[in-house]
Amino acid sequence: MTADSPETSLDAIRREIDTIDDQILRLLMQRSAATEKVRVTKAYDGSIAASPFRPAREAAMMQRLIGEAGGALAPEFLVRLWRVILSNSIQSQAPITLHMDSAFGHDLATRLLVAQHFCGMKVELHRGAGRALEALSSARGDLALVAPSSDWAAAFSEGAAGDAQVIVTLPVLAGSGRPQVLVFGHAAPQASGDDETLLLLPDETVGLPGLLWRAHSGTTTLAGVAGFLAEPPSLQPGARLAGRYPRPIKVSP
Ligand SMILES: C=C(O[C@@H]1C=C(C(=O)O)C=C[C@H]1O)C(=O)O
Repeated sequence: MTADSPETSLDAIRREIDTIDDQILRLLMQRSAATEKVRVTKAYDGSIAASPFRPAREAAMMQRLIGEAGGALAPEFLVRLWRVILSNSIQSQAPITLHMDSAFGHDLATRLLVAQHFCGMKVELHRGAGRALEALSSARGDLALVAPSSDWAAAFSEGAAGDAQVIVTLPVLAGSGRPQVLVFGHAAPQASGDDETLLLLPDETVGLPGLLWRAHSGTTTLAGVAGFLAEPPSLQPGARLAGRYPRPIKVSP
């Protein structure tokens, strides 16, 4: 075999890949040490009790990384990869259980979407979306996941979620135009730079400014509107604010 036969060059390329993998591994170890410092800071300022999860920071990071990749790596690939990293980082700061309505939790497409986003987090199933929301009162760092069109809104309006609100929606890459999963938690909402506000309206309001999508939960109208809205008075009369969260990331084709 000569020095530059295909097999030798394959060996050389594989050595290059091993070197790159070693670098990725070292960087992951460094990243993990940095997130431990974040945990200590959040424990010191007390915010870890509400949640280690910061959806706005994550959305801004993903926007930046997708932009940096400039199309050389598919956004779907980057999101999948970083979801493993971010989920591990969150769980290492404080363990989180996901609470879901059992009908929703048994839907295969939903479970795949949830597993891709919250990789490895424990799931607890409940009888009804209202019970899933109620679970957050005794475990403030946990998350409750509901289907937008399930019967959660009446329970939410009666206080089932306490002071928890929607802090992120799935999927995080823009697709169908309306969320498939609403994620409730106690992390303080922060603007990511491109955000959405979820309003609960007592009736069909025509001409809602910034309307992005509309759905129904029982007799309540849900409206996703553009922007990180303040609490009333800027809201429609009779409207309730149910959360503020990053808008799904738009990817140019
Ligand atoms: C590290 C942090 O905590 C979590 C993990 C993140 C990460 O690993 O980059 C980002 C946001 C948070 O969901 C943070 O708040 O910066």
